[in-house]
Amino acid sequence: MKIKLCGLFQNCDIDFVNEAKPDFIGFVFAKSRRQVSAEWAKAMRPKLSSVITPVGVFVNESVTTIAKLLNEGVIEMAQLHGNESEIYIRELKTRTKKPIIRAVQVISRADIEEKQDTVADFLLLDHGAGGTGESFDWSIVGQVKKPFFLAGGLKADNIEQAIRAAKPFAVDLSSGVETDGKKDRGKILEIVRRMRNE
Ligand SMILES: O=C(O)c1ccccc1N[C@@H]1O[C@H](COP(=O)(O)O)[C@@H](O)[C@H]1O
Repeated sequence: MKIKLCGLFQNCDIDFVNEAKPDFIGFVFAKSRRQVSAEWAKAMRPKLSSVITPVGVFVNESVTTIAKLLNEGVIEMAQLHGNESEIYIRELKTRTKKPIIRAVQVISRADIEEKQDTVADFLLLDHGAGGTGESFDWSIVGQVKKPFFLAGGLKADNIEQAIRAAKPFAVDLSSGVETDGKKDRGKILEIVRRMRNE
């Protein structure tokens, strides 16, 4: 099981993930209390362990901005968490060879069916707008054509149940590894250790 830890925004968060070594981390470039600037991400990128893949999280951002961050190597994957159309994703794919993740707000199984033929490389199934700390009903996931990240309110005490129910390619956590709105080193180390069955 792959693990992504999203919403790093403090310098110490880089130290926490370098110690834990999740497969992916996320920098949120969209408007959010976890929003980071391109300058900060650029400065943090060389400090990030080479075994961790950085993902940029965007909401209705310009294709040019995303392609620049990908092609400069600040991020290695782009997660589209807004209302980006298939035409938009096709355009982004003409500007970069790097993988694209399309987020889906899952209210019913129909939401997954509608998006699963996307030209994006991965889906990301989430409760809502992103970073809310709330979950959806994992039992409605069923078969999905694309490999998918499972997100939304995942934490130490529900993650095993979520994996059993939805069988994702990767799990994605943000609020669940925070305490008082900041990334928590202990929670980060614990969740990665659990996912690695150590
Ligand atoms: O984390 C954010 O602030 C955020 C803002 C805008 C779009 C997506 C965002 N995060 C994504 O939300 C899920 C995890 O959320 P949580 O565990 O429920 O807090 C994950 O995909 C993040 O990339």
